[in-house]
Amino acid sequence: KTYNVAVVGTGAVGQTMLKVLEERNFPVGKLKVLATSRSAGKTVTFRGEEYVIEETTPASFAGIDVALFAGGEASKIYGRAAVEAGAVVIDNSSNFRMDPEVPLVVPEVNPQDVRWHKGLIANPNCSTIQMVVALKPIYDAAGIKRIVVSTYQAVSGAGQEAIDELRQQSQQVLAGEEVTGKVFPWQIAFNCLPHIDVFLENGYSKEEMKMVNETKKIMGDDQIQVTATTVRVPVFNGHSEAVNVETREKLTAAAARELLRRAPGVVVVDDLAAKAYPLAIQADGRDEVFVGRIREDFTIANGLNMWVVADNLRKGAATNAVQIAELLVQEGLL
Ligand SMILES: O=C(O)C/C=C/c1cccc(C(=O)O)c1C(=O)O
Repeated sequence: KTYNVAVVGTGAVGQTMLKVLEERNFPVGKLKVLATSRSAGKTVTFRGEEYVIEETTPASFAGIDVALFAGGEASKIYGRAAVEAGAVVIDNSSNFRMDPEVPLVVPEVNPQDVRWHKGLIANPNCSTIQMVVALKPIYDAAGIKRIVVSTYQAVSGAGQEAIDELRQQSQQVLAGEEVTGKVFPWQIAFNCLPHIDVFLENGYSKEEMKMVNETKKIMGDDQIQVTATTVRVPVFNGHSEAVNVETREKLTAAAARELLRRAPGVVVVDDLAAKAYPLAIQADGRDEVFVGRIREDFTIANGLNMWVVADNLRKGAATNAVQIAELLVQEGLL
C-alpha cells in the first residue's frame, strides 16, 4: 500500500523531510511539494524524479493521506483545511504543540499518544526531542524529579540563511574584515549567544520554555521540574546538550549507561580512554541520539550528568516527523 504525501515548506527542514522520506523508503504514492509563492515554480528531486513546487492553497490537500508541515505559519493557515481534506497533519511548528487536543510525539518515548490524534500530530522542538530520547530509559528505570539542561545549538536550527551567515562571518573574521550579519542578534562566528527566539516576562527565552513545557507533555508527567539555558554556538549542524538529571531512585552511571545501550534510537559513545564521546560533526546526517560523558553528579544523592548530541534537522525535526508517519502506518491509522 502507498500513501499520498504532501511536504509543506522547502527550506532546510522541508528539504530534509524529502531526503528522509526517500532514504527510509517511506511508501510514498503521490508526492506534492508545497510552499509560498516565493518558492513556487522551483523544482526539487525525489526518487530521481523532478517535482515542481506548488503554491499552497486550501485545495492543495485533496487526496493527500499525510501532510508534513516543515514549520512556520503554514499550519496555522492550512492545517485545518488539510485535516478537513482527509489528511493527517504532522506539524513541525510549535503552533499546536501545547494544544490538549494534539498529541506531541517522539516515537521512542510516547508512541501510544498517536492513537488519540484528531487529525493533527505535533512534532516537538529539536532540543526537546533529543533530550527526551536520552532521558526516557532513565525515567522508566528510576523516575525523574528535576532536569537542568544547557544547550549548544547549531546555526542550521535557524535555517539556510543562518548557515550562510556563519560561513560568511567566519571568513570575514579570519580575513580581518568587518563582520556583517542579520540573522542573529550579535556576531555568531567565534561567539556564543544565550539568545534563541524571543525573551519572555520570566527572563527565559521561548526556546528554553519550549524545553520546559514540551518535556512534561511528552513524558506525561507534570511533576518533572525542568530548567534550561539554550545557547547558539558557531556549529553548522548538530545540537549538543549538557543534561543534569535528578532521579527519584538511585541509578549509578554504569546502570544508566547499560540502560542507554539498550534504548531505542540511542547510541552510547562513552569511552574516555579512547577520547570517545558524542560529537556534533559525527552526528551530522545520522538519525540516532548520541549519549556520552555519563557520570554521577556527586553533589546530590541521585544525580547524573550526560552529554547528548543529535542532528537537529534529522532526528530533531524531519526524521522524527517521518517516524511518526511510519508509526501511523504500523498502527493502521493512515
Ligand atoms: O533554533 C533552533 O535551533 C531550533 C528552532 C526551532 C524553531 C524555529 C522557528 C520557529 C519554531 C516554531 O515552530 O515555533 C521553531 C520550533 O520550535 O521548532
